Amino acid sequence: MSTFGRLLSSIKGPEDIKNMTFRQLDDLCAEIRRELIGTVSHNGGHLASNLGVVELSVALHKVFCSPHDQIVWDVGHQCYTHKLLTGRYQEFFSLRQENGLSGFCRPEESEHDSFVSGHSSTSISAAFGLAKAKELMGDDSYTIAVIGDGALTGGLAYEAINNAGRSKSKLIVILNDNKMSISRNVGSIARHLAGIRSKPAYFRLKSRVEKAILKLPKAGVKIENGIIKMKAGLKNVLYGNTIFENMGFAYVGPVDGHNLRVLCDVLESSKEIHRPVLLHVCTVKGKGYIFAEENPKAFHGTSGFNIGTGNTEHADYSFSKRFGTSLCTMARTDTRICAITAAMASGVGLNEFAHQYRNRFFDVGIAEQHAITFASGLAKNGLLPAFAVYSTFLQRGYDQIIHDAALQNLKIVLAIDRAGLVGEDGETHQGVFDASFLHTIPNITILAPSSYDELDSMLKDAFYHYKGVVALRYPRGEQGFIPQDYHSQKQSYTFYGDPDAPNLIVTFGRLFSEACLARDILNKNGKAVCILKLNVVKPMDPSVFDKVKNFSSVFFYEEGMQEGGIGQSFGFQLYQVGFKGKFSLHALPDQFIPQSTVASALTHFGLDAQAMAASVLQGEKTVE
Ligand SMILES: Cc1ncc(C[n+]2csc(CCOP(=O)(O)OP(=O)(O)O)c2C)c(N)n1
Ligand SMILES: CC(=O)[C@@H](O)[C@H](O)COP(=O)(O)O
Ligand SMILES: [Mg+2]
Repeated sequence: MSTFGRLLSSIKGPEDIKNMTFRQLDDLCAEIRRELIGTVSHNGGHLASNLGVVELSVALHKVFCSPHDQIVWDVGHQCYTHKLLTGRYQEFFSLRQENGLSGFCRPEESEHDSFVSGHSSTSISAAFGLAKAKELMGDDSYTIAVIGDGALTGGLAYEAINNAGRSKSKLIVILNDNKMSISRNVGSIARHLAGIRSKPAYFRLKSRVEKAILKLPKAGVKIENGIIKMKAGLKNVLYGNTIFENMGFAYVGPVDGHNLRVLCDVLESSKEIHRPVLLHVCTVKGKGYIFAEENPKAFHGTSGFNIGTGNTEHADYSFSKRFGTSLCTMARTDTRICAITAAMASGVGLNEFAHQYRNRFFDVGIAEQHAITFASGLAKNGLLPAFAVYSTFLQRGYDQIIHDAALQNLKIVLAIDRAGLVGEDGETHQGVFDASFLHTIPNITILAPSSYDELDSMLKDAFYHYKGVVALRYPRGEQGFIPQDYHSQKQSYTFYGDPDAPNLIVTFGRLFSEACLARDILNKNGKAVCILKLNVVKPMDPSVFDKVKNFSSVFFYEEGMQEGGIGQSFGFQLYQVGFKGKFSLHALPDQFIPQSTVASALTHFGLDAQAMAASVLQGEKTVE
């Protein structure tokens, strides 16, 4: 009988691997990889990043004592092995599903998840804060941040290194260098890391050096007064100084991140350095699954796939792709048009643009703040930049939008992808705040296409019709249901349906499709309804209110936060013009929205067609 899987299923917590032999741990890593591939092939998830850190995760839990020693995973998309080792094997089948395990670190899920994660480059700041707090409370445990080379392109990481570098904290930063962000990693830091990895002298001496180092006690790290004497001397010959040493960290590495014995030795050694350490670990993204190793970009975040063929199940077309195509078309005739991404070229549909217009394409790394100020600079000197960004990551650049772009009334286009609910990534990734946080800023126009055709025409308007910052927001995935007799118009709003009906559904973006489906349901029930679709969400065209005033019941639906959202503002303005009917607002409540399919969340929060139809049928209480 096969015993494969026995080791993993026997693990109730990290203490269960402490006494395993390296041979057993090697077997455990194989079992973990099989589990990762099996589960992600069903549920989707961040496969390649997780396959790359199996040995690192095992080594960390062998050497350190979580949760006392705290591990902070940057982004957290690579924490699946950590979950399997910290008592969550039995629930792992529910990964990323409604009410299931999160695909990121969630302190409420486990005491071993020391800090919430999802957005990039936070780990060193968080870990330094955790470490300082423990120090002040007389707790001498370790704090470990695990950060990828992609996440290291985010400015927050350097703010943290700058701050921590002069401390004596028991902070160990593990740099997981796989040369990849989602796409190939970019920028000077990627080049610096490549330099460290690839100095010819290093390769020539590599095996000799490793042997020499391993022969010495504690993996060759000879420590005097907290300084790694021998290693520093040796390394200086080989590489010169690293940026990390220049910023006050002890640098250890680079080491093979798939060699458990070396990893455990080096981690043990790092414990004895009484100041912040940066341990540079080299891994292969996708390690152990041929399709992911060959195409780590496709398996960074994947939908379900066939294990045997590596074929994924996802829709071929999306708003993102349409945006990319449309931008390419416009860039052909207007050489001022440029595209910016913060390390999300594939996700936002810019691969083709990058290919066709290399000089006008900028992947700035995971640096949303910089992207916006950089775009503002381009705009100031006459170019037409579009920054394509997920709604959730745009949150990073709030002040830059206000201070660097809007205040100067600069024409930058914010192509806001994943606006609205995103599904399985859950709380950290929902795009439910942008409409609320943008519509209070002067000099901004917010456009909300509901179809691919509208995206095309609004993108054109964004560049050539409106002044100042233009935010064009569209959802994750495909266009929804658009009735054949609906024709996009260039006005700031469109009425569709029976203009004499007493009931009016008002909405924008993706929910227009739900409203059209609701109208069909209502018509079948003999109830007439009209729909008002807002094309320009901000500034609101004042002429709309005199028209809306004539309906007796107005139902506003918004796939975003109710508090401070578009609907609240709309309702207020409607009452200002003397509306006497009923106004009811349906939007997301004041809570973080958990993971589930988008369809399920729309149903849960009363934003789908059935809920809309039911509300109209039942009538609603007036919201004062
Ligand atoms: C602020 C922010 N911007 C963008 C992302 C999207 N994102 C998630 S993982 C990732 C790449 C991270 O690369 P790296 O840290 O090297 O991890 P790897 O997947 O290579 O292990 C990006 C761009 C994010 N999570 N947060
Ligand atoms: C971890 C992360 O932030 C990204 O990988 C994100 O999960 C991508 O989401 P999409 O699947 O919507 O592109
Ligand atoms: Mg990486």
